[in-house]
Amino acid sequence: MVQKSETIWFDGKQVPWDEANVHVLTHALHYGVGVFEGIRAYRCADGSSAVFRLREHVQRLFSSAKILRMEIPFTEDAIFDAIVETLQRNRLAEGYIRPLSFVGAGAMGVYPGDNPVQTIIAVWPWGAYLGAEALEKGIRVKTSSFARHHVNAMMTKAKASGNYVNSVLAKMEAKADGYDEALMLDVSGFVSEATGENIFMVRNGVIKTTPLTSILDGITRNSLMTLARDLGYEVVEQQFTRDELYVADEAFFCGTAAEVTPIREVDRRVIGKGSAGPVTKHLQQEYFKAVKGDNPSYDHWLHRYAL
Ligand SMILES: Cc1[nH+]cc(COP(=O)(O)O)c(CN[C@@H](CCC(=O)O)C(=O)O)c1O
Repeated sequence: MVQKSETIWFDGKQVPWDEANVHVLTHALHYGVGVFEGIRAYRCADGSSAVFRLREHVQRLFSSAKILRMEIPFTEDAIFDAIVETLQRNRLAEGYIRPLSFVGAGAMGVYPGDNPVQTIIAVWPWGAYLGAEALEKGIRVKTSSFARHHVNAMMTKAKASGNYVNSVLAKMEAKADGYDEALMLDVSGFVSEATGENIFMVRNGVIKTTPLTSILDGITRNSLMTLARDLGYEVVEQQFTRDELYVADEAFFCGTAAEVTPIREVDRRVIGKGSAGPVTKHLQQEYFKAVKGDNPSYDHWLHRYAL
């Protein structure tokens, strides 16, 4: 259960958490036309708090809306400021931020017509997405029987609500079969991403990640590619197959919620030594230093705020 905060920003106003409701004939509830973001704020050593790559997340929210032909009736700056305001209003020094813009109630039927686009921003404390042990020991993964979206069926550069039915089906299957997460292949059978994360593998010293085809253009993925290259690693964006993953030295998922989560097993093949490898651990450490303001080289990624 989500730990409640006091208020949710709803179309420009802070409303009490339990009063942030919509009508059951809200178009997005029936047809999935909504766009959202997952953003984290971290407590920094100097006592301030910082939102990680807030500008990029807000830009992606508006890009997602553009792809879905939705007009969010606020400027990017207004949403940027509203996110900070909501963190401060709820006195959240560290936690998760969920902006969502969605097609509201009005006409029913597939065509959204001139139904209003509504926007909410909720914030709440959220620890390790896949469990505290996962960050340290790694997780067990199964290749999903569900393919990731065909790039001309669903728009995967949009973080669209409706895209996540595919993710939910894959996640439920993996959990029901006793695994922690699902690995999703694209319609051609190449490795795509997980239900809510991007994927990296390390083999013979080279760090490899899926090219931007069937996957969400992850901000954590982008940050880790920069961090890894700044640390002198070779990083390539290249298609790879499940069996190349099986024989990788290391592998990990990444995302705002998942942060950097090592993969210790895929389809009952132990990856490397079956625990977080040295490159994974190095990148995980550097990622947490960057998001918590402990590495001044990445201060431009942080929007600091005080409560
Ligand atoms: C499909 C997918 N792929 C990759 C990513 C990583 O993107 P980024 O956060 O920009 O690095 C996410 C974020 N998943 C968000 C939602 C998770 C949820 O369960 O809801 C998140 O990590 O907040 C995805 O949902």
